[in-house]
Amino acid sequence: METISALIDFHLNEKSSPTRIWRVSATSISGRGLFAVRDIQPGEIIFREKPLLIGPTAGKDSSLNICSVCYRPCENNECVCPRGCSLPVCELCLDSKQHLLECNLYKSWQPAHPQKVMRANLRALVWIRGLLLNETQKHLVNVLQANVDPAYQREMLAAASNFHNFPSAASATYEFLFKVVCVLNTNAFEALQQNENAEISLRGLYPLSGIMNHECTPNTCHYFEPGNVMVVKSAKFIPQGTEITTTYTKILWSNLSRRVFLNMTKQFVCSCSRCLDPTENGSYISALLCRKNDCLGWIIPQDGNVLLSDWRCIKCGTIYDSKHISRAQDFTLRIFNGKTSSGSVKDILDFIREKAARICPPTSQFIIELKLHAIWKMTKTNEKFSDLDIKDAIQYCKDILFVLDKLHAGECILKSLLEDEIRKFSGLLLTPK
Ligand SMILES: C[S@@+](CC[C@H](N)C(=O)[O-])C[C@H]1O[C@@H](n2cnc3c(N)ncnc32)[C@H](O)[C@@H]1O
Repeated sequence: METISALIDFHLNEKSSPTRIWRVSATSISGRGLFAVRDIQPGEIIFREKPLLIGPTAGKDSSLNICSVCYRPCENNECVCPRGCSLPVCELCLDSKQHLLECNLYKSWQPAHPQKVMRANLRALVWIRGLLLNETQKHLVNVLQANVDPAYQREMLAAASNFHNFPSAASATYEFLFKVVCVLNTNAFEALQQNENAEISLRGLYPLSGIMNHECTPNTCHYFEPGNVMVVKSAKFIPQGTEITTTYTKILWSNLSRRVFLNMTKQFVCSCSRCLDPTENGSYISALLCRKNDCLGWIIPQDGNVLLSDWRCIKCGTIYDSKHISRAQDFTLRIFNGKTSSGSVKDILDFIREKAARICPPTSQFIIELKLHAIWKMTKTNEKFSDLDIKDAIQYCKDILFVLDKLHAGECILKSLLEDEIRKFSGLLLTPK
């Protein structure tokens, strides 16, 4: 514990001080965790942290034309480095110290397609940057938790196959790189960088934030400041000695979605208080509709603590196995995703008004997420909306706030965004209530 605390002090470039409100300790959740050393009030900033490693997620084709140094979209669509390293770089960053180091490293491994930005190579940049850390920073990487998974191996092999001379599998360099891949996949956060016209998705290793264990409704929330600085804030009152937690999923995800995601990506089954309660604090966010003899009662997990629990209708008592629930959830998801991707705002509003409640309970994840989607879409278009539409949008904000409140989400980022939207929508009403 002392080693990791000292390495984190070094990374934060500060000494432990009496004003610090957290400490790293062993936890009953899993391994190490972060704890409050005094009572923390809702909305207090717990810490700010710069990334130890950061790089493009490179999830979409459009993200391949992002400069690998400043993460701004390149002026023209072709921004591959003219020196043949295969990395995208803008004119301003072409001669930067950082790019020259990375360019030389990539070229020493002989890219198979030197004039083309390859997605796997760009996605690999964040862990390849591990080689450019100093010894203390490498030590910090080495003491972070590193889960091992075949998918991480595939990520590494995909990048390696794009070089003629990638470090060989038996070398210490390869071994360290694989360690960084595992550490990243276990600990990284998605950091969104807001540019003028686009939001760029980055993968960042924030060692202190990475120590935070998961709770499905955590007691913190986070956002990013310029320079990809992560700010972790308390979402609710955290009594002295309590573990400080984050969420690795989204607060509004259903029980099954969270469990499958956590099991696949972080290799654990969550047993936080929300998971243990099949009603999820009375929010019923995971509930589906029972179709047996048109019962239309709500089906909820029978045992929140089991990964693939049976589910039970609270009206007629019918038991459904997890395969049935998975299929029902996929089917519902397809219907709602179809609306999200192709529907105009008006289509979505009509669907919510007329059809959605026949497919799942009004508090379900699907309806809540579609309402959220409708609200964001309404704020981003120049379309004019009737008072009826605007009043509905205000009601949707309130419905989501109600669910957040049931989940005990506290002062989370989504809550303040929704409260903002209610104010803005109310200002648009021609006939205020
Ligand atoms: C980012 S690390 C968290 C810090 C970690 N506990 C440590 O000692 O470094 C993520 C890993 O911690 C463990 N973990 C985090 N939250 C958990 C939870 N609620 N229940 C069980 N294990 C959890 C899992 O092994 C997960 O893959």
